[in-house]
Amino acid sequence: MNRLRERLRRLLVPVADGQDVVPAAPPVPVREIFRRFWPDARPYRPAIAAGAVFLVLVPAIEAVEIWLFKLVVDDVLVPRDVGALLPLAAAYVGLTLLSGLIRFGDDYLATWVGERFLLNLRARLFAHVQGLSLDVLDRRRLGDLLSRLTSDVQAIERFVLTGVGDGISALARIVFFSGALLLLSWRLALVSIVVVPLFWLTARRFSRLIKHASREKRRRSGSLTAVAEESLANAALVQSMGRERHELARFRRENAAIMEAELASTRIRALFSPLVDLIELLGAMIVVGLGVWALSSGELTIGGLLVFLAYLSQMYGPVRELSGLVNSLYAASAGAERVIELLDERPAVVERPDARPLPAAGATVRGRVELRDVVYRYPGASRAALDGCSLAVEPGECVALVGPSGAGKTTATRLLLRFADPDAGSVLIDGEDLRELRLRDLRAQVGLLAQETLLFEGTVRDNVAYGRPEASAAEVERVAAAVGIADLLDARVGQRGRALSGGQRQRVAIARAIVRDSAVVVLDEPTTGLDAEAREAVLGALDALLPGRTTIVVSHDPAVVARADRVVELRAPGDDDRDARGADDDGAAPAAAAPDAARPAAGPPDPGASPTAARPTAAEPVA
Ligand SMILES: Nc1ncnc2c1ncn2[C@@H]1O[C@H](COP(=O)(O)OP(=O)(O)OP(=O)(O)O)[C@@H](O)[C@H]1O
Repeated sequence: MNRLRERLRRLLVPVADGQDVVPAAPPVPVREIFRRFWPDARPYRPAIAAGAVFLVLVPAIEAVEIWLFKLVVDDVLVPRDVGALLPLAAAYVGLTLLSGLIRFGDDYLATWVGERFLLNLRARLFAHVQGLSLDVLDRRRLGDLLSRLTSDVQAIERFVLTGVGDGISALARIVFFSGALLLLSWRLALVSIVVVPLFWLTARRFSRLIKHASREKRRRSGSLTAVAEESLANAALVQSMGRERHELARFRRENAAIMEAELASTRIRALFSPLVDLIELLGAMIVVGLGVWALSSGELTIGGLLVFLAYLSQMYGPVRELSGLVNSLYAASAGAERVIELLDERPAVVERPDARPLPAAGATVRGRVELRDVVYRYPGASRAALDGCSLAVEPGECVALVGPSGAGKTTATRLLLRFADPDAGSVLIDGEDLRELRLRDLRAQVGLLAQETLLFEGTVRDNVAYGRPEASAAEVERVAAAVGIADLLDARVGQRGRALSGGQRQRVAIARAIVRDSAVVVLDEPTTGLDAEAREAVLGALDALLPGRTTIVVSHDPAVVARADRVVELRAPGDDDRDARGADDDGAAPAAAAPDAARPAAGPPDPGASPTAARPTAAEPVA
């Protein structure tokens, strides 16, 4: 017996292979799922109410249509009276047209509401994901996020709207058809309803299995998109290393797990269906048996008995549907759980409700930035990336940040944009703690050129204007000319800018930063990985960017460092004799450039062009 049970379990429960690309989301009770997402459907209450009326009208018409059949048998066929057929036929035609119209209305309304619900919920989720801190996004698999944004959200629509609609429709059918059954013969009706609890009991036994298989399916589709996204995004690496077969095997493994879960669901359904069929048959047999008695005692006419059976089969359908609905609700809840898990993820950086604008009313941004005794440890990391780091950069000054790999240079640049908050100490701009300021304002004033050049598919022109869409075409062209990409403006950059060379990409990013015209720019290794010619072009572009703004540039390139007013060396935390503090004009710093001397002579964009930024020019660095 135990072996049989074990075999059955193995058939119906998809096995996990222990290799989790994406872990399962924590389970959430059904009531909680409704509580979380019903507010998204609330704006459509009038349409939902209208849809519910349609849903109730359709079975009402069906009940009348079946009743008409009784009249056809008893008033037309049995007495052989063709004359009575005409009004019945007219009623049939009228009802068919009416129900067609109502069905269309119901269908259209359901799609209208469902799609709007989906659109808003997806947008809400997308906005939430956008607001998550970078380290949270870095920890998640991109493909899995995409799967949650698309198919898992769809499961919630099925749960909250389609599921409720199906429930209303099934309930209305049960009410109308059992009403008609009671009207025809209440004694027979009561007997036939006795089997209904059997449907429920069977469904309850199956629902846990269905839920498990659905969870596995949803989780694995997240893994599948994650693996596909990762492999395709790194296609060059995969091809150059000849790892196509390995990647294909990873892709197949996730796909096979989905297939397993799908097959398990099919086996569950295959077992569930015949069981409920048997119960239905049992009910019908009881009625036919007792129908003989009802006919002979005159309780029912032959037409009455026929439509009784018709109503009965129409009523068992919705009862089955309702019990099946519980199962599909459980299946849909597996998607909802994954969306809820994502929605519950809190960004580490949150704007305070009383955040202040930058610049304050009537003031201008000077662009003095400071890290004051900053300690920062990445979530989950064993040691701090920055430990007591201090650094002040005066308005208009250009500081080169150097130091060994892992010293925390990139981390410092991330803190300056408030991608994360320090665990201790503070980061300031013009003496204001970044945590006190409105995020949008702060990021309007601090531009970033990340180590990896980030571009959107589109033309170079689109990418240059990305940070300030209202920039005029003339301005974009002027800046493009200054960084030497004027002839590229209408070229498409391709996926992630891959249609451009590394140097071109970097110059597009520099042009974008100039157009954005922030008071402070942070550059992370702007010339890394470029050949001599591309490097020269990027250095020329930098000469157009630096003047007139506070610049912090992470670089080991002597030519870049030479453009700085001051060189600051950052040392890895935990190095005892080498203090973690950034030491100004550190003697050990390589290639410390004489302030002023290396400042570019290239004409800066007019600082007065920015309504908010009034900064000292490069010619007058502030000590
Ligand atoms: N997302 C992250 N999660 C956990 N630890 C991280 C993360 N990013 C960086 N670190 C760790 O923080 C430390 C500082 O890294 P950071 O990238 O700031 O160094 P860096 O000075 O810019 O190095 P490089 O010159 O090699 O780019 C390193 O020990 C690194 O392993």
